[in-house]
Amino acid sequence: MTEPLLRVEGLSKRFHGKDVVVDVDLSLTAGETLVVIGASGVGKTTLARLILCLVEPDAGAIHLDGIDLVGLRGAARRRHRRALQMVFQDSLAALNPRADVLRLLTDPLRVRLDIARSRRTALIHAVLDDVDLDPGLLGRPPHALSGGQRQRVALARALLADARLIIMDEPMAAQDAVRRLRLAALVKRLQAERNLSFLVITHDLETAAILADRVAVMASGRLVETGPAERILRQPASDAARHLLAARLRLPPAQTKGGD
Ligand SMILES: Nc1ncnc2c1ncn2[C@@H]1O[C@H](COP(=O)(O)OP(=O)(O)OP(=O)(O)O)[C@@H](O)[C@H]1O
Repeated sequence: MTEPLLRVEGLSKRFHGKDVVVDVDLSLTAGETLVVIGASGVGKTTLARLILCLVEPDAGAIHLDGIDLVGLRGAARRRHRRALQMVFQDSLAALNPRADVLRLLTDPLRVRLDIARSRRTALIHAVLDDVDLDPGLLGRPPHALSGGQRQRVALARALLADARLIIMDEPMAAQDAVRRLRLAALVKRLQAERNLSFLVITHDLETAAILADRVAVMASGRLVETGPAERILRQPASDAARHLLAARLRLPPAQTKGGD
């Protein structure tokens, strides 16, 4: 069997004596989207930050292409970790407010020794095309873009950094139905064209239904159920998944909220 792109084993983290991520195993193959779904506060963001090496685990391994990132330090870790990129929930806070789009897209290329300076402009324009952004936006700062455009700038940065796995935190929060479907189409196209993988974290069942190949349900720091999206969304086996589904059916969409 081929090695998955990402294989997480026994990942655990405590904060101030509280178990936040507990013995998590998960794997992701190239070209696949895994959605980790769970109510607010169950540890989804911490799991994402652990995988990105932004937080040191207390235990466990994070194999990327068969190499354990937890065992690497310094430049070696940074080099291997580059294949993992994050698109944050609030891309306005995550993007340098003083930089225009051109600068935001040039930054990830500065560290890429495989790209000659003379090729940067052509590459940026190719990626703008990939994510459906108008080159006319290159001179604008992040606050002069719409939320959807900022999200696509963040995605373009991840692509220019040579990401193979993109982690997205609540990518469809506060988006209308049309924007959700556009984002889903973009994710599917990037998967198909670049064999990219996505790890999406959300409390929102609709995001899971639209994006997921597989779903992992998180409750109290543990993954309690993992399987094909269709099966879990139709016939959940865990209480946590059943609660998410029941809450969704009880409330109109505007009030739907993952409680603790
Ligand atoms: N750096 C930290 N120090 C202390 N506690 C933390 C830290 N980061 C997270 N926590 C705690 O860990 C728990 C899980 O938080 P986390 O943000 O991972 O959950 P989540 O499922 O992503 O929630 P949400 O959907 O609301 O963002 C919370 O109780 C939070 O207060």
